[in-house]
Amino acid sequence: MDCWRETEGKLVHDPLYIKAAAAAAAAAAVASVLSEKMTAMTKKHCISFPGPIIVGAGPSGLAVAACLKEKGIPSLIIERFNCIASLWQLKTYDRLHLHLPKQFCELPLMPFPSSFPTYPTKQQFLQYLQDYADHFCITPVFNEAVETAEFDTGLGLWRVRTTSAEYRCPWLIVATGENADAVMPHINGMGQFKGQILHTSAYKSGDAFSGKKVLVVGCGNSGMEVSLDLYNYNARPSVVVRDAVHVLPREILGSSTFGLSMWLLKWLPMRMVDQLLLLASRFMLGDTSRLGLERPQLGPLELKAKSGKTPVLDVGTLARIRSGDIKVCPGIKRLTRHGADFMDGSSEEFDAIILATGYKSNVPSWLKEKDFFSDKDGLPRKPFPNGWKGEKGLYTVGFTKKGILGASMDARRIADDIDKCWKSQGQEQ
Ligand SMILES: Cc1cc2nc3c(=O)[nH]c(=O)nc-3n(C[C@H](O)[C@H](O)[C@H](O)COP(=O)(O)OP(=O)(O)OC[C@H]3O[C@@H](n4cnc5c(N)ncnc54)[C@H](O)[C@@H]3O)c2cc1C
Ligand SMILES: NC(=O)C1=CN([C@@H]2O[C@H](COP(=O)(O)OP(=O)(O)OC[C@H]3O[C@@H](n4cnc5c(N)ncnc54)[C@H](OP(=O)(O)O)[C@@H]3O)[C@@H](O)[C@H]2O)C=CC1
Ligand SMILES: O=C(O)C(=O)Cc1c[nH]c2ccccc12
Repeated sequence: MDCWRETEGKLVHDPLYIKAAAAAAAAAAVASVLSEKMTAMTKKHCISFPGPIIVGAGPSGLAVAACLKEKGIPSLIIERFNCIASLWQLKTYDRLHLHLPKQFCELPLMPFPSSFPTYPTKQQFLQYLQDYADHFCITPVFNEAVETAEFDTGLGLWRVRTTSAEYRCPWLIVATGENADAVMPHINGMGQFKGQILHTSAYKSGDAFSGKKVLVVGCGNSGMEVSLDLYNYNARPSVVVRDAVHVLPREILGSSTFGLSMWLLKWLPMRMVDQLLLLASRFMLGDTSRLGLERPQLGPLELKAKSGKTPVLDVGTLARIRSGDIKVCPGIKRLTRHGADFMDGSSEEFDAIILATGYKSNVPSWLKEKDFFSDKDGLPRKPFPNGWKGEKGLYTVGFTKKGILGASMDARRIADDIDKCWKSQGQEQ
């Protein structure tokens, strides 16, 4: 890339030129990638990119691209679907809101509009992400899934193969998320059940289930909220609770439970904050074990930190469980033609089953570098805050088990780190 070499030369002589020159080079590089991509549509061929390649155009990928852009470093996002934030656009239900207050879900360098409510709707969050991408002129390559990525020691570059091309770049940033693929459990008798079975990632609203008996498998935030949605659409929902779960009020004394926890953690140890959360929950929600929702041994924040299991922030489901409008069922022994047999020996008929069984990372299926990510869960082996940087220019954003807030922290760190290398390379020439 001649235009690129020319820019690098200028960096050495005129540091003030860095941002403008790099931005121009970025535009040229992206234009070149796009034109080369047109050819790649007919024949898979090699495309060199001088900056980092980011896999995934979710909030994490956008955040890191913006932080790099601010430093004048061009990056290229490759996204398997045809839109940004595919998880939010394509795989979430209609009534979804952020369940943490907006200040904890902001991406770096651009706050939410002040007109947004504390808990923005899915549509508002998506609008913010689109405005964010527009503001930083982020234009991902869409409809290309990364199939393999490996470091070529001979070239000293990453080789990223997608469904239609091979890219080469000095840095690779994994931003495919903790929720890349739906977890579809195997349940005995699944093939026999005659009704519809769908995962929450394909559920939009309870409209289609009005009047029907629906079994929701799983009691994380998705299962609990989908159960409430079904009830609101006049369906008759039951939720499977096979293990212990923490349900917390979304707000305590007018403050968000999450915000309050973050504030208390500045002064008190995590276990003490957990005790306070449990005390407040007991006062506000009562003894959840009487409703079939036993609490885990570890407190909610400690459990989240150790296992990644997010506490349920109650948005009204518990009241419906208490009133008997949403039924709690034990673990499933097997599915039958028209319903389910449960672990306690009871049986019940259902018209449909919704699997609220969560998500998993897909990194082990495409990243050939095996040291950094665990094959078991597809998450970085090193826990937060050390999981963002691997070897040979490999980075990860959004695998902190800390939602969008964690992704924003990663994004800033990665951009700072690449910037050091970028500047030193520019000065070497
Ligand atoms: C229903 C739901 C609600 C949530 N609510 C909140 C909340 O309120 N607050 C919060 O902080 N967190 C929340 N989370 C956590 C969630 O992880 C973040 O909101 C956020 O979406 C994470 O962003 P990400 O970019 O890391 O991952 P994602 O949003 O999953 O984006 C990853 C992108 O990578 C793409 N991709 C995956 N594999 C490939 C591949 N091989 N090649 C190319 N592209 C690929 C995907 O298509 C996707 O667009 C929620 C999660 C869910 C499921
Ligand atoms: N409004 C918001 O902001 C929302 C945020 N989210 C977030 O999205 C992420 C994913 O949430 P979610 O989709 O709820 O997934 P989770 O992984 O949080 O929960 C999955 C649930 O499914 C259960 N489960 C898994 N397999 C089985 C099985 N074979 N039989 C019975 N139960 C099973 C798990 O039980 P067990 O614990 O026993 O394994 C668990 O209760 C979370 O981080 C969550 O906080 C989700 C919805 C709304
Ligand atoms: O919604 C999610 O899944 C999140 O990861 C956000 C989040 C991070 N830490 C938490 C602790 C309690 C509740 C939600 C979260």
